[in-house]
Amino acid sequence: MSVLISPSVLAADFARLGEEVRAVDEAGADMIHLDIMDGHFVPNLTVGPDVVKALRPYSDKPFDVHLMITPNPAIVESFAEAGADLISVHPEPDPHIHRTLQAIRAMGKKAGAAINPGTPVEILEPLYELCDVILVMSVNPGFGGQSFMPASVERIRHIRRRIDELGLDTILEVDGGVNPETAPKIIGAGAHALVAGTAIFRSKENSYAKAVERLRLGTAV
Ligand SMILES: O=C(CO)[C@@H](O)[C@H](O)COP(=O)(O)O
Ligand SMILES: [Fe+2]
Repeated sequence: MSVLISPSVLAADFARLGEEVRAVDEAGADMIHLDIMDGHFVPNLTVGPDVVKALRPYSDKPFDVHLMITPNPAIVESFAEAGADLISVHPEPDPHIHRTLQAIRAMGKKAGAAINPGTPVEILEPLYELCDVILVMSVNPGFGGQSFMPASVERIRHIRRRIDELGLDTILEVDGGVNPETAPKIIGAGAHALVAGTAIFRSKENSYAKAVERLRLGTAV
C-alpha cells in the first residue's frame, strides 16, 4: 500500500490559506489535514467549520479533519456539513466516544480515533471496529513544529499488529514531528498515512512537491 501524505495547514501561511491548500493539492498531497483546536482540550485555538467550508473549493482531495475539542455533537456535525471527509476525534475528553464515532459514520464520513502520546493504546480495544482511521499523535497536540516522540514507534507497531489481527483495513495515520528522518521509522512500524506540517510548508528546499514525495518514499535526506 502506498503511503498517504496529509499536509497539516497549521504550518501554512494563514493569510493565504486557500492558495496554500491549492498548492499542496497540486504538489501531490493525498489529503488535506485541518487541525481544529478549542482552547480547552488543547492549549491553542485555530479555526471552525466556516473556515473549513471556505477552503473546500480549493481542493478536491479528502479533508482530513482532526478535532482537538471537548466533544459536542452539534459541532462534529457542523464539520461534516462544512465538507470534512475524515473526522478524527479524541477519546480522552469524550465520555461517549462510541456514540461520536457511530454518528460520524452515520453522516457518511470516515470516523477516526486520535490518541495522545500519554494515552494507553488499550483505549482503542473497544473502538477498532468503529474506526476507519486511527490517528496516533506522536507529539502532545496543540502546536506544530514539535519533535517526534520516539516511544511512538512501539505504539504504532502495537496498533498495526492489532489492526492486522482483527482483519481490518483501518488507515493507520501518524501526526506530529513527521519529517524525512522520522518517516522511515514510522512507515517501518506499519503506518501508511503521514500528517506533516512543518516538513512540508516550511521545508528548506522550497518545493511542496519535493517535500511530499520525500515523505512518501520515506527517504532520509
Ligand atoms: O495535530 C497537530 C498538532 O496538534 C498536528 O497536525 C500538527 O500540525 C503537526 O505539525 P508538525 O509536527 O508536522 O509541524
Ligand atoms: Fe493534527
